[in-house]
Amino acid sequence: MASVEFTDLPIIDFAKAKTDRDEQAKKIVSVLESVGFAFIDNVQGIDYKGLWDCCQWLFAKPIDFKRKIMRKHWNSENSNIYRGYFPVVPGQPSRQEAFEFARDVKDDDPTISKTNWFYEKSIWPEEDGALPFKEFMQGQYEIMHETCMELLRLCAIGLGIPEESFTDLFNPNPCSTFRIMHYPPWEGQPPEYAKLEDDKLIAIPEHTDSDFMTLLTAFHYGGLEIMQANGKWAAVKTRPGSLVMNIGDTFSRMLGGRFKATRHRVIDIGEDRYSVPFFLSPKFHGDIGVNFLSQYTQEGHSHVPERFGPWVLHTMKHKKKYFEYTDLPEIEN
Ligand SMILES: O=C(O)CCC(=O)C(=O)O
Ligand SMILES: [Fe+2]
Repeated sequence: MASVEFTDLPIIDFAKAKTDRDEQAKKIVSVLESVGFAFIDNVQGIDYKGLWDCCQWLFAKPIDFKRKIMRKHWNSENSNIYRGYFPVVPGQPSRQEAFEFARDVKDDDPTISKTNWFYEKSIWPEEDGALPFKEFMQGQYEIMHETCMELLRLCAIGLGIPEESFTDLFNPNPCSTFRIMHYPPWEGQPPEYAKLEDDKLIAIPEHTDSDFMTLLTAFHYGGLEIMQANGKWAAVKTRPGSLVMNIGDTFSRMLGGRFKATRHRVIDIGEDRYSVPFFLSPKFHGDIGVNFLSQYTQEGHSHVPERFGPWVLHTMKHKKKYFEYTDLPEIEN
């Protein structure tokens, strides 16, 4: 069996960013131009133990409990098509169950069409008093969101453009998703489609994220692998108490590929694995058009405005063809 290479990700330190913003700003730009992945240390307010407890609580519940919050794709009695729970799906190489929610928008927000399911109200599991699941997770969402805003301010400083150049894209109604995940190990004789090189098994096939920026809590688990510039996979070393940050296609494309949306995958670790990604996504009408920087630098090709919502929907349904999203309805405005 070939041995896998391990990689230490570069570290962006929020404690240092308070005193030496320029240094961390330069670092984040150089990281995103090369590896595309970093650890984020010393983020105030992230409660890793609380996130862990939420994973344990929800995923230990029986399937009948989870059915009540399943997306309509899997439970036709429910009306939620985008938010909620999805089960492990037999026949798929992606082996995970997950629960997803978002920040709810105001019912009477005139800028949001009632048929725009990106903004559907989140559905929540019934609580049993063991922990304040909804309240806690909503609080952590806001901390993840604010952490991303700070990272984007550092990116802007490092790129030499006004500090808030990116943050307006997420104000006031981001389409971000907060997800908690459980990867049960493959059992018995795994199917051929789950097999990788060196006797490894897939938990999530290789992909780039479609969003703007991802903040992952991976606890003490290995299993995450990233594609290096030399075309080889490297296993990301674990760093409990730190977030793993990477960027998605949306951000990379806006900057003409200058920032890298790095391919990654998750390997079955032979035991239950839990992780908690926060997928930062712009507001539906946010302008994510290419040549974004030319608005500030007056260099290169001119900026071509494009709305996030229609672009990402097309990408998910027709380009990446995520099986769980293929039946999502088109959105008219
Ligand atoms: O669980 C992980 O380590 C990574 C998950 C991931 O890449 C994703 O959900 O897009
Ligand atoms: Fe990913």
